[in-house]
Amino acid sequence: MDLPQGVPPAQLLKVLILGAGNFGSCLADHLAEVDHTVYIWSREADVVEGLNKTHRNPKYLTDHTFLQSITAIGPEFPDAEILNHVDVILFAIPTQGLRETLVKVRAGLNSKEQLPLFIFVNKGIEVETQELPLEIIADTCGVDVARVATFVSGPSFAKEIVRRQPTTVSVASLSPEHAQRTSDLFHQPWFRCYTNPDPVGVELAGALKNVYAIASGIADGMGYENNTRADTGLITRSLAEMTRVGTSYGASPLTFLSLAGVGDLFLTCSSTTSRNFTVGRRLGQGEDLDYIIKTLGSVAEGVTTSKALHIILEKLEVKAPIAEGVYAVLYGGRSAKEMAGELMSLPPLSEIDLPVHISKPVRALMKKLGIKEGDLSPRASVLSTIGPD
Ligand SMILES: NC(=O)C1=CN([C@@H]2O[C@H](COP(=O)(O)OP(=O)(O)OC[C@H]3O[C@@H](n4cnc5c(N)ncnc54)[C@H](O)[C@@H]3O)[C@@H](O)[C@H]2O)C=CC1
Ligand SMILES: O=C(CO)COP(=O)(O)O
Repeated sequence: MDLPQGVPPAQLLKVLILGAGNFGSCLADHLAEVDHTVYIWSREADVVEGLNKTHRNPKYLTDHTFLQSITAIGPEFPDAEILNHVDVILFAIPTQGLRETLVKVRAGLNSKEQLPLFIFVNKGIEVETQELPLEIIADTCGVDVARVATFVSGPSFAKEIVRRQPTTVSVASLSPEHAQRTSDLFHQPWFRCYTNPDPVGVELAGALKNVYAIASGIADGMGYENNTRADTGLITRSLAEMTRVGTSYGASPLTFLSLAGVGDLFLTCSSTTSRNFTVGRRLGQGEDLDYIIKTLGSVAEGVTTSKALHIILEKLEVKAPIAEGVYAVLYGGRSAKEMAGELMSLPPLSEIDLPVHISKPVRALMKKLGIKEGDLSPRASVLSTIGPD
């Protein structure tokens, strides 16, 4: 197969990637291909050694030979010299480790100078606080940093990007200028970027689709076929649930029809390449969760996000029976068969059921981040003026 050629960027940048798992390593190769200077940090000494000496990652994307220009650093956390040397810091570690990493980055950065561009590719919600990455960034680095942070999300398996399979993603930020800078950094003939002004929606979509991929995997593992799972019933109702949660956060419903929304939902709910789908599939086949996690070898964010989402749903008073079914199987001792029986026994419901108000916790979040209602989407703004508080 002829691989598409890289297009030289207008500006060559120095990029530090934090996390050398599947996605961090893949993006290192993607950026090094067009001559950006790429440093990648791993807390795993064997990964650092492998990338530097043999240009192979011994734990993730093990079949791929990485570009020799990539410099791996670690296992010690990058020092102030490197943190202040780079133009971009790309966070490619699971969401549960994001807060501690941001604290270390902030401590090492020289606050008097212009901060590097912060880019996030993780797809999850912090369990302890039920916060989205945007809020974690505001907590650890301040609202000004959160307002210019950018989030790359969408249907994008690392395994396929390194083989330059055509891929398309959403790039979201409250700052259009920073979204554009991030898009300029990544955009290539095999990796198209679309900017999006709704980071809350994009983050929620990316996090929630992982929970629904577990549901879809469970259905597949139980032997259910097409009507039930992929392309049809379960995925469509998952999209309705995601949109319901998202709009009660003030996100645009259109974001759930974007690459980060339905695009990633379809991808992750219909492929055994997905770790979240695989977790569900193995649960549906009767395996034990602890054993699945121990043997997966890589993160499945939906497992932890399910916990956070369970608490969020209660706080928002939003109904999401599929997500609650996944939570019950993961943490409530419910079998996959019981979950399926309960979902199919629900009374008939209206199909279009978006909420007509922004919930109180979301108003508090928007206030904290300095987001005005009209910033998010026209619909959210209109609804907030007519909906009950
Ligand atoms: N693999 C993929 O195709 C894609 C992954 N993502 C997202 O990117 C994020 C990272 O995923 P992967 O790279 O696939 O995961 P992975 O499991 O392959 O690698 C995770 C990396 O993060 C490191 N890590 C874990 N906890 C850490 C902590 N507390 N502090 C520092 N480092 C830590 C691990 O040592 C490892 O290097 C996840 O949120 C995932 O949902 C997004 C799009 C595609
Ligand atoms: O988010 C992904 C692709 O877009 C990767 O999905 P998994 O984390 O389920 O493997």
